[in-house]
Amino acid sequence: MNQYKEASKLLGPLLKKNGPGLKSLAFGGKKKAPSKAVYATVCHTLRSKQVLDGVLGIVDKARKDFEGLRDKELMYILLYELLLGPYKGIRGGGGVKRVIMKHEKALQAALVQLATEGDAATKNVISSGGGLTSGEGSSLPTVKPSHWPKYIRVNTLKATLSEAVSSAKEKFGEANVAVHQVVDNVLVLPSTVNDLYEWDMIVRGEVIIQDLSSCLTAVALGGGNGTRWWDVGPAKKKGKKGKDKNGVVMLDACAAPGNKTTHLAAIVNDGCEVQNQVIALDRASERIKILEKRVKLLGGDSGVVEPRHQDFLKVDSGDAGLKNLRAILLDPSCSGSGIVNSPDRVENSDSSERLRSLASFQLLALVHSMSFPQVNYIAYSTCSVNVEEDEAVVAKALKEGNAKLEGGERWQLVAPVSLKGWKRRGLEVEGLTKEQAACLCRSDPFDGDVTNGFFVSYFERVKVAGEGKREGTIGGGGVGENADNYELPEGGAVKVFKEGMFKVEEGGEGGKKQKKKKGAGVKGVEVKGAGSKGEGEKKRKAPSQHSMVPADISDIPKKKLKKMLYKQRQREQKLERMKKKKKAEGGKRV
Ligand SMILES: C[S@@+](CC[C@H](N)C(=O)[O-])C[C@H]1O[C@@H](n2cnc3c(N)ncnc32)[C@H](O)[C@@H]1O
Repeated sequence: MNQYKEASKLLGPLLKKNGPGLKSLAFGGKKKAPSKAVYATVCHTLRSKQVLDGVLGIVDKARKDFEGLRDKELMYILLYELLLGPYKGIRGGGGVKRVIMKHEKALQAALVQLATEGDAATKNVISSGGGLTSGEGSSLPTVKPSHWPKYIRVNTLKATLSEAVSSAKEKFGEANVAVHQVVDNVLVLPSTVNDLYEWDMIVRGEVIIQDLSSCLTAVALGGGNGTRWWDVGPAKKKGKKGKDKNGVVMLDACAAPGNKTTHLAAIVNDGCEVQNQVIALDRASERIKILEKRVKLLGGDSGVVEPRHQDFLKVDSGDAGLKNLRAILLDPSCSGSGIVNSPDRVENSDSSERLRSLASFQLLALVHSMSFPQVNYIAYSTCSVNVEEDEAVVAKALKEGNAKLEGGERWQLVAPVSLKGWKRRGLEVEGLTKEQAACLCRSDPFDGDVTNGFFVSYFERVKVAGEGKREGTIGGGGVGENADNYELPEGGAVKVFKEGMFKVEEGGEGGKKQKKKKGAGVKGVEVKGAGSKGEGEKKRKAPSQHSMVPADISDIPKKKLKKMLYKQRQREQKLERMKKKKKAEGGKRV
């Protein structure tokens, strides 16, 4: 059987509603599995089907001719090959090819029309030749998942990184233990390590097997602007000036089974004197039960995590019980098209109706997150590689969410400081600038990453400055929508969110250039010995020596703090003027 025929046979049942999945169809039976090329052709044709239907919608004559064809599946395969495939042509001959080629010019013109007038998703499918992400060459992971390293997240609610490293070295051998260089508190073990579930640290919930990609969301939210803004300092004595003795509250809006909830809880309680709380919502009762169990094991049961069986969309943004809410982690239901071992991945990623309904829920939930007036930080993520669920949702949410905000404030995308070493960034789609796309993080197993496909975005609420003023910051140097500006400023800088809500951005380590990584067989991974730099618990960063504002501002009266901020701005402007003058003088001398 020729390749096209074989591909069309596979495609047939997949186009039927409630038909089997591609993986089970291709690899589940006793018959020989299809070649990689046939599998890839079917995947790309499936992904392109909406575009191909769009083309047929424009070329009436072709559509009418094609209606008479018996082998519709072959028609789609050949249409894909002609318009989007790697050769942009149909190899071989046959009746179906002859009918298609009669309309070649009109079909190509229709594709050009869609590529210029279509929506972002259509354009992306066309520009990537039926792929989902830039640079994607195949629908199969570049590296077999069974060869991926094993990722172990250290649960810092119960153990430290150095404890985990020592224990892992003892159990799996010194040479087998690496610490991830970009994502904090993640150990990397070779794929060949097997008896993980017998490791006592796993049994006790001190470390967790968690895919690297799934660790990105909590890291983005907890360390997005590099300031430990959630570390509010020592508890206030009861009654003192009405200050709350509790820490801040975060909401994991779609939380079950709770991997990101417990991760976030661990990050935002690391080295804090007061307890920060994560409220974990999920509307599925069975899944919330699993989350409760997980929270119990991972040490988040002493009030650090509060599970709630609730629909996030029904949570009132004005709820008085949420007055300490500052951040939302939103990881809603998605197609899961990035999860390589999900049998539903490919065929579901193509079901345009399902994608549309998922994307509209995701948008609704993200815009709802943006409507909480007391929330300043949001992380939105999916384990999907589809633009419709990722960049397109972000672009629309920025538009809709900001349109609902009162003047003087807006949501903006920020490149998370905590992920500044993460190389793969977002895609530039309609509604997002190149700089905004570079604030987004992606992972792509179809293009070499050895983790599941994932997408994460991080937003901050900022004040819109008046004419002639810098936006969002006092003292300058925020990490805003600037791809090349992942680093914090050298001096201190203070960002104002709302009246009376301040955060101090500190320079120090955050302002330094990233160190070059030494490879250890895995991208971005370096083997480190126990007790080496970076393994200890994180300490609160000392305020920058240039900063006139102390790190702990909780005791400073509002008026005084405003004065300090003003003085600091003056001082920094003066320093900047002096720097410019010096540079200009230096230039003249040369
Ligand atoms: C992708 S899963 C979340 C995975 C989780 N963040 C983790 O890392 O373990 C999405 C979850 O959203 C929940 N969900 C969907 N719609 C919801 C809604 N309107 N309110 C609350 N939870 C919702 C689903 O029940 C599902 O458990």
